[in-house]
Amino acid sequence: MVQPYRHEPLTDFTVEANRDAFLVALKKVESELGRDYPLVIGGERIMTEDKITSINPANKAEVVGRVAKANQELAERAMKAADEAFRTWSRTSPEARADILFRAAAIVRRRKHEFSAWLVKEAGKPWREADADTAEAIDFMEYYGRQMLKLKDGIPVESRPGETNRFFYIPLGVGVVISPWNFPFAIMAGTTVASLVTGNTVLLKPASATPVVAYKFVEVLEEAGLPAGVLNYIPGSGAEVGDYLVDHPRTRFISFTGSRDVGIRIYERAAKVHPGQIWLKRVIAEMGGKDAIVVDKEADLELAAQSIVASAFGFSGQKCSACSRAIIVEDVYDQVLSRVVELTKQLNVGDPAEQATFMGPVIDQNAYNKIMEYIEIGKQEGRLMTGGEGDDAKGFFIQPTVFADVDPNARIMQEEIFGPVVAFAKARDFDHALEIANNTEYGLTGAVISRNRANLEKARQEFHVGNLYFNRGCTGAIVGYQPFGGFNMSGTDSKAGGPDYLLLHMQAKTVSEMF
Ligand SMILES: NC(=O)c1ccc[n+]([C@@H]2O[C@H](COP(=O)([O-])OP(=O)(O)OC[C@H]3O[C@@H](n4cnc5c(N)ncnc54)[C@H](O)[C@@H]3O)[C@@H](O)[C@H]2O)c1
Ligand SMILES: N[C@@H](CCC=O)C(=O)O
Repeated sequence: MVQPYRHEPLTDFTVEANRDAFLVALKKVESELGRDYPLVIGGERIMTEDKITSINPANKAEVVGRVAKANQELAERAMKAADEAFRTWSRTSPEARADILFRAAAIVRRRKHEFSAWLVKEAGKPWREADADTAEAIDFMEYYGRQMLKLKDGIPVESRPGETNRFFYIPLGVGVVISPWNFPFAIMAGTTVASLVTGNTVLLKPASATPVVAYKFVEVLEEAGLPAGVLNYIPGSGAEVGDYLVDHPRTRFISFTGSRDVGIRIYERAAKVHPGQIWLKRVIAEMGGKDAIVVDKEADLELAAQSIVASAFGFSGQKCSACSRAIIVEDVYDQVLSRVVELTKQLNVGDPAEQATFMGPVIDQNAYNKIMEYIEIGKQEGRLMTGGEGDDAKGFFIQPTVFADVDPNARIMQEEIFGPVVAFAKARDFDHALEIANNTEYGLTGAVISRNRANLEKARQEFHVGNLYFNRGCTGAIVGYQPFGGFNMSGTDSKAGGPDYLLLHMQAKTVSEMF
């Protein structure tokens, strides 16, 4: 009997034994840096001449690993393997499929710090962020396994005398899973296992900045009993391999998490029916955000400042849920702003391998350049209160940056920066604050800090975001507790880690029999 779902607890690093265990894991991972990793197609390991080099963003001279790189020919081979494996995998019982997820979760739980240590090295995640990423990966496996067991018999429908009607769900086919680097374990694993447990086969194209942790996860699923060909690991260029697979007539669905522009591109391309294609492709897209914390005049202002700082600068602001806009009612604006600046100046920025580090680097040179450009734009659009400096000599470090007095229509209030930058805007009153909060094309997360019940209720109705939080920050959704996903240009309104997510990976069949 499967135990009820509970989310994986986060590690308490104030406990010495936990700190020691994490240091041991970091040492182990350090001793394994710089290795080569193959593609996995139909269970076969394939090494290519051309490789993706994964580096440590905190120390760009440190190579985390070199990963084989798929081209269109290899992507085609992977598609054939996945298509072939679908015949048997789609008929494998949901219980057997769910068991593989439960076994994989147990394997990861036993090697939890090791996985987190890979995230420290490959994504530049500080300990707590890496630990949360690994915990979320475990949660996705545990949660989706249980959800599949709930859905496996379909849903009862009515029947008339002499007639039996059944309504149940069957898999779709081959899914292309395209994942981002910012939750290189949790989102990569979550989108992959949701596709697999529902009976689909998968071509996994992880982000090029973080392919090693994805390879490690493929190994875990193999160890847990996933048959060859069901999951094919094919890192490669988005433009080359990504477009090829999105266009492919045998692709049945695409599960994408990443930026708005790539999401739109995939959505448009997937709509085109190619010769030999006998279905309309489904697209699940989780895209960007321009998330806001609104602070009311009747509010716990210390909570407001702490929430803004944690949500804006956790993992260097590289979360789709990150607070990049702080919208403060004018009565308390100066107070909240000055406390946020004070707290921001106290943040410890440095090597994420050090336990004391709150904020590490940003992911790569492109991200660094883009964020520094936005900081220059911010200097024209607002008042620089703290931060604004970067240093990419060794790794890609940017100081946490606060801009004040920014117009709601300014670029830094509208465009996703995806870095440690938060812009403050002053609102006349709570209604005006909500108006500003809704004034972007995104709709992912938001938070309201208020003691005013009527205003909270108004926000419940009017603040148009997929994940709305009251009296807390706007990051850190937990699988099965706060299903995650946004509106408008934040995606296709799907909710990862929610009770209806698996349905997006299946189609419903009705069978009616007369007796
Ligand atoms: N809504 C969510 O749940 C969520 C979660 C995490 C990240 N994000 C968003 O992801 C972005 C950051 O991640 P990123 O920089 O990896 O995003 P990205 O769009 O640059 O890349 C995402 C993935 O798409 C691939 N890709 C690029 N071009 C492609 C193409 N033409 N065809 C197919 N695949 C292609 C990349 O290689 C990568 O694997 C941010 O915008 C963030 O808000 C959203
Ligand atoms: N689910 C994560 C964000 C994922 C996107 O980057 C959160 O809730 O903070």
